[in-house]
Amino acid sequence: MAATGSVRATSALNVKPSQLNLSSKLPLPPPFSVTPLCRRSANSHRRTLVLVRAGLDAKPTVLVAEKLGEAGLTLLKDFANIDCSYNLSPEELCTKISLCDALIVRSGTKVTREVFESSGGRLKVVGRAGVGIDNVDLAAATEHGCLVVNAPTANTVAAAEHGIALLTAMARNIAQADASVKAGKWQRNKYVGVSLVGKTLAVMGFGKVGSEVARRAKGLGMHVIAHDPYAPADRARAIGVDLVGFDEALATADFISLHMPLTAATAKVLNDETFARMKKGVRIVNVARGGVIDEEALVRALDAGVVAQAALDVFTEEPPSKDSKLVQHENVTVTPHLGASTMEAQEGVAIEIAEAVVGALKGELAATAVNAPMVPAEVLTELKPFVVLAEKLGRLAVQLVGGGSGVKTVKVTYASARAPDDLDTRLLRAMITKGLIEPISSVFVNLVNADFTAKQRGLRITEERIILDGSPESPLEFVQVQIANVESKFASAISESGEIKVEGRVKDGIPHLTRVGEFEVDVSLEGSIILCRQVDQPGMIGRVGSILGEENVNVSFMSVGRIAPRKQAVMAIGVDDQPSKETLKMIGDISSIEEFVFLKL
Ligand SMILES: NC(=O)c1ccc[n+]([C@@H]2O[C@H](COP(=O)([O-])OP(=O)(O)OC[C@H]3O[C@@H](n4cnc5c(N)ncnc54)[C@H](O)[C@@H]3O)[C@@H](O)[C@H]2O)c1
Ligand SMILES: O=C(O)[C@H](O)COP(=O)(O)O
Repeated sequence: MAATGSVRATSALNVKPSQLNLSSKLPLPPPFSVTPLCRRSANSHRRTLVLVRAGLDAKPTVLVAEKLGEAGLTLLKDFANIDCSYNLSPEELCTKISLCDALIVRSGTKVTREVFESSGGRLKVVGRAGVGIDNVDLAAATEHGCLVVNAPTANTVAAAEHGIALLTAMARNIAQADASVKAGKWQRNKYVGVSLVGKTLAVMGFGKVGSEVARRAKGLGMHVIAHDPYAPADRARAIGVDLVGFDEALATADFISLHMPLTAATAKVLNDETFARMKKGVRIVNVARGGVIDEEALVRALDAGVVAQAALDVFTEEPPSKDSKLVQHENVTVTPHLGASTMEAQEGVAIEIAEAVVGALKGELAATAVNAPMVPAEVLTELKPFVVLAEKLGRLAVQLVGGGSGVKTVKVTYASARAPDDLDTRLLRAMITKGLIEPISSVFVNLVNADFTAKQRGLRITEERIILDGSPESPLEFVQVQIANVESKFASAISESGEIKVEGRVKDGIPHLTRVGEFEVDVSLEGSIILCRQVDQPGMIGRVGSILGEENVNVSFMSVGRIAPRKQAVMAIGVDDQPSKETLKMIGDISSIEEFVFLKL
């Protein structure tokens, strides 16, 4: 990062292992550089963080674009010049940003690519005073060398309390009755509510907010169940909550409260088909993200009386249009994304984000960094295909988990001819962790926060080396990921010793999946994968291939691993496109296919 004009390097800070929040189980190599905030020291091999800002004495400038609690502003003022400018238009934000080293926002400001482009390279940190960073263009931030940090924990209780507030207000028609009395009416019969005690509440997503909602609902005398394929059963047991499957949660709940992140898997998870499987008269609360509900389907379900009431804090588009049928529906209670808006939460969030932004401006590595810092180019070049392999193995393994026991213990095995101290596995471990956590959470995992995040989620990752003979040209021969004490959606992925096991290698620079359970396969990890277990017999590849071909799904790779001829075999099929539900059903309906699973990479 070259110093230009008045911007120059002013201080160099060594990164200490303690700042990385990385496990002390592995020997830590020397500190690494983080491109957005740092550069390599010119005169040594030690990698250092370098704070770049205007002049030795000049304070950096922080633009606070949305209201931030006083305690956070005080912390910032000690270190930086603060410009609190709220309600900026996109153009005004782009104009101001070229004069700022850091920007702090909540969910109301869109930090677009144009913002990063307009900053002329001066913007070093974006602080999101809250959890969701869907309003920040992360790819653009990373491309522009700008670190993004968030405040993931300080508003948990506020969001949970808002969920309970909506639940109780909905059950007793508080908002509707209030409006009616203020309109001069006295409609006591119209606003008879329903009781909560003894009713079943299904908490969908048993993470930070979901578990706090569950705890509070228990106090209201509700029978609380939760669906979260990745939550530890003992955490649920500890507060008297049964973890159940998705179907059971839908079918048995009188109330459903949504607390999962918005991911590819949860987008529109409540839709026409899932509403049809709910108890007639179910009531729904959403303080997570609007996109987890198909809003048009919800209007249909409300009109049909399938859903009796809904209470919503979040919407697919915010603010929703004034004539939104959903917002205007008489059985719907709405709030304008107020989940995090308590005095206490906003003070907490303000302190959390101010500390993260100041730390980042000082060149410290933040545990809540959400975009990936770079590792030294020479390490990255060699490890790059293995980094991709590691993340994809993590993603595959976690998607194979079924049942409700939660992922707690993961063993990673690296087979290498390199001497142990000649192979830094931190990046690989971080990428496996990223692959394991990101598909099931709203958390962003990178080299900085991987071990911290795993620990916080009760995920224990152990590493083991197999030292191979032979040429140490390539850093690794294979990587194996095993998840213990879980069931699998695909029973053949369970190894003889009872863990979900996937193994991969890099071939000609391309990561390949080479083992699933005890079955050897060979499929390149590009696109997505269908795994089928079948009885080994002629014609199977052709039958599956032609179903995919007829549905215009391009097959990139196909491989069959079998224990013995004509016995059970596992077929791994790499596909470029996502097959439709109907296509997958056709594959599942082939009589000799005993089980199959579609995995997104
Ligand atoms: N309305 C607000 O103001 C407000 C405030 C805070 C958080 N939120 C939102 O609430 C949600 C939860 O936040 P959190 O801090 O508890 O996150 P978290 O990561 O702690 O918890 C999310 C949980 O969802 C689970 N999950 C993932 N995929 C799932 C699936 N398909 N089905 C069921 N569970 C699944 C994960 O295992 C995890 O336990 C996020 O969407 C967040 O953006 C909203
Ligand atoms: O993601 C979050 O933290 C919540 O949705 C709160 O968003 P807010 O900071 O805009 O209230």
